[in-house]
Amino acid sequence: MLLSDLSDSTLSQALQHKLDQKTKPLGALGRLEALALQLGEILGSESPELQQPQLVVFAGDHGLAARGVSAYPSDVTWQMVENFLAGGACVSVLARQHGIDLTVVDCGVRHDFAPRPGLLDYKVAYGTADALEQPAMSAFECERAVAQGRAVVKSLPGNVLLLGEMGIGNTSAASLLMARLTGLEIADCTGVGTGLDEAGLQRKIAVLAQVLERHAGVTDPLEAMEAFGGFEMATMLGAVLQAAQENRVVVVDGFIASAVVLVAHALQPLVLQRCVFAHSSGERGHALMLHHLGAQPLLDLGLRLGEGSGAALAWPLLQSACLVLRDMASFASAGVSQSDAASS
Ligand SMILES: Cc1cc2ncn([C@H]3O[C@H](COP(=O)(O)O)[C@@H](O)[C@H]3O)c2cc1C
Ligand SMILES: O=C(O)c1cccnc1
Repeated sequence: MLLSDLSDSTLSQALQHKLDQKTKPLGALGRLEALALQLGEILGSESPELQQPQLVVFAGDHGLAARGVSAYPSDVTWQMVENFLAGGACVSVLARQHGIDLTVVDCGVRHDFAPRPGLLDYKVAYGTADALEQPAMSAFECERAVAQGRAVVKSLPGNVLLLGEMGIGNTSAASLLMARLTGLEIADCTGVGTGLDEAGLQRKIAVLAQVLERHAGVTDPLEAMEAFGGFEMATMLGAVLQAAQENRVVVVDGFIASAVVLVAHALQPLVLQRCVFAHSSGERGHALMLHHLGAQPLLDLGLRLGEGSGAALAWPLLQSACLVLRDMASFASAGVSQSDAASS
């Protein structure tokens, strides 16, 4: 389905006019004004209201993790899923702080979880294949993950989707997708992830360069997802496409979520209009990826966690942007004099 172009509409002009009439010097709220304008465009209203925000953590394991590309073992993926559900992970704490609903989706974790509230079972397989030997997933598996991501969003209420992920090895998958879809050097797309030392980083880059060579002919965005991605990333891709189609606000977290948006953008460029980039991650490659997308992140806190933690931290800014549009007085309503330039 084609997405509509949200820019240059009568609504955009009305939103800009409304912002300009608020009791403040023109443009004085800086990036918050651009955010307010974008939220109004996405939600189709001069007074946009954010409803029932949903933070979804997509989880999956990676065959490539066995090649030593992460500082942590794959078992951490399922252990952290338990931690999310028990309420002790960073994103659990932040979601609770802000009254954001948290859902964990098992897209392909190498573990069997006991069913419980807050956990959705959309497992495609017990982890992806080793991308150095074969595509990480088959076309059929990728298609299934994307369809399931769409189903996840359809099953959740609200008009805001905050993206989170958990999957040991997934900074590697994100770097591979970035290198292939942007044409940048793999060394410029690769960081330390969970905390490799310098020697570890060089080994990671060498492995990733081999993986790129193994799949040298792959250029199509979906085929790149099959070759290099993870089940949590393909499922997130479906969720992003569905949320964009429904004109939900998509709050993009760090390096991995941005790599998924890079794929979504390659498939449907107008997806970007529905995306708010929460922060610039400390992971090497992220700033470059955001630049490639022309995205302006809200925060720059040196975060390199993932889970949706940056998205949750940016959430109050979205709330403030909507409140400014809705509740701030205008020059006329408050009886405040406008600048000479504006009134002449
Ligand atoms: C305890 C712990 C909690 C995490 N929460 C998110 N990640 C993050 O680290 C992983 C990616 O880094 P790499 O590619 O180096 O494995 C992902 O699971 C990501 O969400 C975590 C990692 C760890 C160790
Ligand atoms: O930016 C991220 O999302 C990130 C960085 C390092 C490790 N995990 C996630």
